[in-house]
Amino acid sequence: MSHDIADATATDTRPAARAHTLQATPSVIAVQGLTKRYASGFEALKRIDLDIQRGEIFALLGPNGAGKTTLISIICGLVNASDGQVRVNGHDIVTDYRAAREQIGLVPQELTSDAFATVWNTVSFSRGLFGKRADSAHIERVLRSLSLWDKRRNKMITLSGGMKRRVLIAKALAHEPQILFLDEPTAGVDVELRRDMWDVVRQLRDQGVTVILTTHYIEEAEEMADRIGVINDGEIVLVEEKAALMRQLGRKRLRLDLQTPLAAIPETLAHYPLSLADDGNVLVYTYAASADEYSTPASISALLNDIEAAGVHFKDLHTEQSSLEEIFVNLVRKDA
Ligand SMILES: Nc1ncnc2c1ncn2[C@@H]1O[C@H](COP(=O)(O)OP(=O)(O)OP(=O)(O)O)[C@@H](O)[C@H]1O
Repeated sequence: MSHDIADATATDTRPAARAHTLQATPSVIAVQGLTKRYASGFEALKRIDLDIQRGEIFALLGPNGAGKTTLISIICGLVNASDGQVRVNGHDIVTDYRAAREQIGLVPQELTSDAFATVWNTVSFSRGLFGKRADSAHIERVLRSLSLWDKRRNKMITLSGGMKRRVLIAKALAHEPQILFLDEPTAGVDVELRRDMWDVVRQLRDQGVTVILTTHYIEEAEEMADRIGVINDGEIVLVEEKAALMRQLGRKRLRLDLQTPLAAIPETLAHYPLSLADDGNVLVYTYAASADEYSTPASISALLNDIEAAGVHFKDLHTEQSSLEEIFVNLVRKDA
C-alpha cells in the first residue's frame, strides 16, 4: 500500500503547541482546549488537549460514556465542537475541513454497506466519496494487504464476520489516508480474529499509517499501543508511553509461601512494605516496578536475610507485576 509520509512542512508551529509537545516527531493531530456541550447542556468533553504523533499506535481507553466517540467524531468532522481547536496535519478541521478530512480513514464498528454490492465495488465507492480519481492499483493493494483479494467479487452478504471487519478497514483505506481511526476494532470478535486484526493494524503502522484506536479491552492496548491515553468523564486523565506507564504505575509483588503461617508481621520487619495474605500463609512484599528504594537487588536480599533472621521460613517465592488493567481500574475508579 502506498501511504506516503505526509508533507513535513505541515507541522503545527503555534508557540503553545510547540511548548506543549517537546517531542522529536511533529504531531499529526493537535487537539487544544476541545469542549463539547450537547444540546441537553451535558458537557461530554472538557477542555481536552491531546497530540497524536506521526506513525504511532495510540490507544484511547475509557469506561462507557467517557467521551471517546465524541472526541473521535469531532476530529473526523461528524460532530461540531462547542469550543477549542483541532488540526490534522496542520489543517483546521473547521476552516479547512476537506483537507483535514481527506487525511483520515474512519473504521466504524458496524458495516452499513449494501449487502448485495461486491467487495470491490464497496471499497472503490468509498474512494469515490472523497472525490479521488479511481485507482484500481491502489484498491488492489489494499485488498491484497487485508487478504481480501480472493473475495473481491463476493457480495458483502456472503462474507464472514471477520471478512466484513476487514472490508471496513479496506473502505477506510481506499482514499489513502495517513491516519486511521478504529472504533472498538475487535468488539465482539473471537480471540483468533482479534489477533488477526492486531497483525493487520501493526502492518498498517509499519507502512507509515498513524493509528488511533478506542478499546474497552485493556489487553488490546497492552498488546498494541505505543502510547495510551485514558479519558474519564470528558477529561484526559493520562497520556503516556505504554512502557513508561507500566514502569511508573505498575507495582511488583514478591510473594513468599511460608512454611508455617504467621499471625502478624514480626516487629523486626515492620519497616518493610510487607503484608500477609491467604490466612497468614503468604508474606507479600510490594514495591514499584520502576526502581525505588525497595526494588534494588540489595534491598531485596536484605529483606530475605532479615526474614530468615526473624525466624520466618519460606518454602517458595515468586514475583508478580500489576497489569495495565489494574493501573487503568485505579485511574478511573470513582472514589465516591
Ligand atoms: N447526542 C447526545 N446528546 C446528549 N448527550 C450525549 C450525546 N451523545 C453522547 N452523549 C453523552 O456524552 C457522554 C460521552 O459519550 P460518548 O459516546 O462519547 O462516550 P464513549 O466513551 O464513546 O462511550 P462508549 O464506550 O459507551 O461508546 C455520555 O454521557 C453520553 O451519554
